[in-house]
Amino acid sequence: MPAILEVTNLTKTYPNGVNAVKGISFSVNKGEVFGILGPNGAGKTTTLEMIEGLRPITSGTVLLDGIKTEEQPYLIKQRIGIQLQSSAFFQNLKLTELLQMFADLYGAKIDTAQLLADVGLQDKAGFLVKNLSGGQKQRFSIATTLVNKPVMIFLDEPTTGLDPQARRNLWELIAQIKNRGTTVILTTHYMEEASFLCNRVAIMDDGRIVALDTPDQLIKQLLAKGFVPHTEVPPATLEDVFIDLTGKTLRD
Ligand SMILES: Nc1ncnc2c1ncn2[C@@H]1O[C@H](COP(=O)(O)OP(=O)(O)OP(=O)(O)O)[C@@H](O)[C@H]1O
Repeated sequence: MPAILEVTNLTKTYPNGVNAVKGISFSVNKGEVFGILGPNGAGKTTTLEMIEGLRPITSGTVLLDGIKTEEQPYLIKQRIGIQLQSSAFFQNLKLTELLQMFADLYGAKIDTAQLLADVGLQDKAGFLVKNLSGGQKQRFSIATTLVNKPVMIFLDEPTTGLDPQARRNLWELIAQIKNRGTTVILTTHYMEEASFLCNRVAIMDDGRIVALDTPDQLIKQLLAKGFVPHTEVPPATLEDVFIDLTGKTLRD
């Protein structure tokens, strides 16, 4: 698959001297879900924001869909979708009004009803964002990333704070977006989420990429090093118990 994003020797030094990103290189293939994993402070958000053209690059290059982010930040923003936190939305506009506002910003024509249906919010068109549940807010913010029919969307910790039902529901939504041909780059602290969704993951630590491969290959490499699990892996997890007892139905 051809690369849609090529990041080369990317670095970021903040004005306070923090070297948040220390010369990373990777590429993302068209149509894949690519995950960036890493502990708090590893540099994931800084990396995403430089790729998105929201944060100045200290050095290195980002080539997205053939465009250099630094040279044409406005053109880049027309081609990508960036998930905002729901607190960033005007609280007194209805979902349809907010989607229309985003579409107007891009000069895009949208079918708001279809877009809301795509993220399972067809019944909430007249709602205000503040009256949505956590899972609904996340689904709505993903809908806003799609108004300009982007080639690639960026999701920064899309399921943080959601209950297991809402998290799994969001996984299905992200998988559907991928199946429609949109490339997805996401960050997450949930390894199960990365295993389920990501074709490949980059693991960042202290501003560097320490591993990059498919989840299966990374696990194989660990086992080849003689890894011995600390405890026996149970055939079911507490999350499986939770889902078994409370069902898969969304509560929001
Ligand atoms: N605006 C800023 N000014 C100075 N330092 C910053 C700024 N933003 C982030 N940093 C620092 O850069 C480093 C990387 O932060 P970043 O938010 O990119 O990490 P992250 O991997 O996304 O972390 P998390 O998982 O907690 O979201 C951290 O040491 C952070 O304190």
